[in-house]
Amino acid sequence: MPMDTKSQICTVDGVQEPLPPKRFRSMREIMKVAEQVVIRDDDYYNQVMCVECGSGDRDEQLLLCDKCDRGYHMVCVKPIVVRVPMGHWYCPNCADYRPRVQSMQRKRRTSTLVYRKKNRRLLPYNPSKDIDQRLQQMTSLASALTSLNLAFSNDLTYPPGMAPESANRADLENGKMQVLSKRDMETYKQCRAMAKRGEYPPLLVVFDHYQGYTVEANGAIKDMTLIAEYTGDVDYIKNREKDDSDSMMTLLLATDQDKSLVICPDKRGNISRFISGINNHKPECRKKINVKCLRFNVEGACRILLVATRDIKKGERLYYDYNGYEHKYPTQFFV
Ligand SMILES: C[S@@+](CC[C@H](N)C(=O)[O-])C[C@H]1O[C@@H](n2cnc3c(N)ncnc32)[C@H](O)[C@@H]1O
Repeated sequence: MPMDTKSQICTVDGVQEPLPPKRFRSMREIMKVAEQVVIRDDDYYNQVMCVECGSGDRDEQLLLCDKCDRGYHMVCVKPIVVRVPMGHWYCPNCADYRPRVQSMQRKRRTSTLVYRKKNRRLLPYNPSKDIDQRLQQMTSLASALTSLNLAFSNDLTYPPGMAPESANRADLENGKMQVLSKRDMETYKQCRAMAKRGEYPPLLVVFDHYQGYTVEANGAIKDMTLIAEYTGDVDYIKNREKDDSDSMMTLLLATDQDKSLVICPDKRGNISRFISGINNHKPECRKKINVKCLRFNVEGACRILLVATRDIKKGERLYYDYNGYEHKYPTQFFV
């Protein structure tokens, strides 16, 4: 939930106008309505059993209902399902449920099998091979950070006077936080090792008249690529109630609100804080999304990873939904 203080421009009936000043909700207000987004972890799909026969075997034939997410072997449903359905599939109990509009794109989706969901894994980013290109990427980030008086940090930081590192405990989350699987942990560590060697994702920070700094792919990025980690100083949400920084990101929504945490990249951070958000008030803007911002339990601590949700071409701008958790970020004037 990044928040902005900078002035922006919007286009109303073809005329460019400065945006009205934004009004921010207090952290307490946000916490009251915060939706607990629970992401199913690998374990969930490992445990799915066929409702009919009770077995979790043959997961390549175990269909997942697109409404209730329960499993059914293709041969256990009556009438049997002979082919993996194109598009949505609803189990006999949910058969009455039909979304009103199904776009052609949706119809092509065939990801209802348990094994497909289990086999999704993060890919490490692919740094640019060309040294000049890498230099250009680093320079673009350095100048954006410098212009905002920010230091570079590719990790979560715990300065004195803010939340201590011991406060970042994923088990405090109100609800379940997805545990980073062992395989994804390898990818995560590989990306961190690359960054330590100075090999960063193929991204360029560019300045846009409407959006300020924003991020573009400087090379092809594959679907499911771990693009970056959202970094910055970690603080208690309660300390930031009056902070209207545009880049704060919820890290932990604890049962005890006083223990909830945010990442504040207002003194240090990395490229993640420059990635643009979509306008949530325009459904067609969802098509722009090519990155997901996911919270994970990584060795007991919460971390936020930005992951490509589809193949991204060189030159494409990166977008994710700032309202992934709270649904209240004011994006109505976003372009
Ligand atoms: C997390 S910051 C992103 C970096 C920011 N553009 C900068 O220059 O520092 C979020 C702010 O970027 C701007 N922004 C992000 N996405 C936008 C969009 N789609 N349209 C307009 N402004 C956008 C808004 O000012 C927003 O408050």
